[in-house]
Amino acid sequence: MAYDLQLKNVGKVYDNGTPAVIDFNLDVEKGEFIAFLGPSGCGKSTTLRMISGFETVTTGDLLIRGQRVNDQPPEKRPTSMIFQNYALFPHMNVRQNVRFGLEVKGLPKVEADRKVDGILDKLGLLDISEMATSRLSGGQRQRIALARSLVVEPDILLLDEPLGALDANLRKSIQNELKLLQRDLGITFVFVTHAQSEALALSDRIIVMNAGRVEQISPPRELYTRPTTEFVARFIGSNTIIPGTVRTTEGQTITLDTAFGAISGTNRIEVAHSQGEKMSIVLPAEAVELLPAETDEDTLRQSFGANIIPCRIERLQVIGHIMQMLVRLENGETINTEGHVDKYRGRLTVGASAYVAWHSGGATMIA
Ligand SMILES: Nc1ncnc2c1ncn2[C@@H]1O[C@H](COP(=O)(O)OP(=O)(O)OP(=O)(O)O)[C@@H](O)[C@H]1O
Repeated sequence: MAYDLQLKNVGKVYDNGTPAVIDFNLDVEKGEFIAFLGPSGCGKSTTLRMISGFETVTTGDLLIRGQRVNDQPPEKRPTSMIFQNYALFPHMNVRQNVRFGLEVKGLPKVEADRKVDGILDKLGLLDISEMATSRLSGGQRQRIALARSLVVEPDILLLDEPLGALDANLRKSIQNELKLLQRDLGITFVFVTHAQSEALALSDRIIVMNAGRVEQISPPRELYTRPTTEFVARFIGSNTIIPGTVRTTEGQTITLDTAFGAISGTNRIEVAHSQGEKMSIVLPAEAVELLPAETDEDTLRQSFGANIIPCRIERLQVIGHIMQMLVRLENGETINTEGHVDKYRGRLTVGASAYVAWHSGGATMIA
């Protein structure tokens, strides 16, 4: 398999001794949309800057299309970078800003004009091509930054929080544009963000980082429903984590002894676990069902086995077609659950007793 981008045991220690990135491994296929997601200071930007060449690699190897590029300066790499503040030249108009990279490369005028016109057209900027960038809106400036990065026809586009400066509505519409553009161009995008909704909406795969290390690499849905570490379970989505010790293992299903009795979930990683070992069950909000206290207990057990916990309904909130529900368990802990409004409307009352229940397959075990 030929990869567009590979990081092999890549590490970065800054001169002041800060270990910003530790043993980072990743293979990216051509045309993938990859997001680095994590809290402030986890090493996302440092990793992106190492890929672009603006930061040196301390250990490991960085390969673009199979070529080791550790020692190549940014302008020699087939990458383009968009910064959060766009870094446009205020004294140049839109066309001059977009043209700049081609002039640096010494492209003949006719060819440069053709490429600039092509990308301005693609991004809907032809009408404002003679305007000064300082007079334009955030969304327009963002599009110019995009045009300037794409006009040099990079193999990989690197985007460092490119939508961070935009308001929520504009952000949403530019997200859609970005995704369509990426599909259309078929080039690899590597995107840095600390907004999980953005990463979940845009990416083919998300790399969750924590304190310089990779926590999990997964497609959005899998990350959401199958977190593999406690950090990811707390960082992504809305999960309840119930600790316990292993009672039995049957194939991929593990049953734990917990404060709520023997409850079970699915072990995603093929690692054997022995009786008595400490593990936790992660319950994504969407995997937990809420059932009125009147529900027949035999029916409940047939459907959910032992994965049933009595609770009291504390809050019901309808958002669009989703009912979000908050319940309190007997030990005082709360669980978030959600489901389609048609399933729940009229069946539940705030303050009433109920059960939360789940199928083992919807819950994930973490060690
Ligand atoms: N030039 C530098 N010199 C020394 N330490 C640095 C430098 N740049 C970043 N760091 C440190 O490296 C670590 C990772 O920083 P980095 O900017 O890559 O994180 P990040 O995940 O992109 O954070 P943010 O979302 O806030 O930009 C942090 O501890 C940061 O303080």
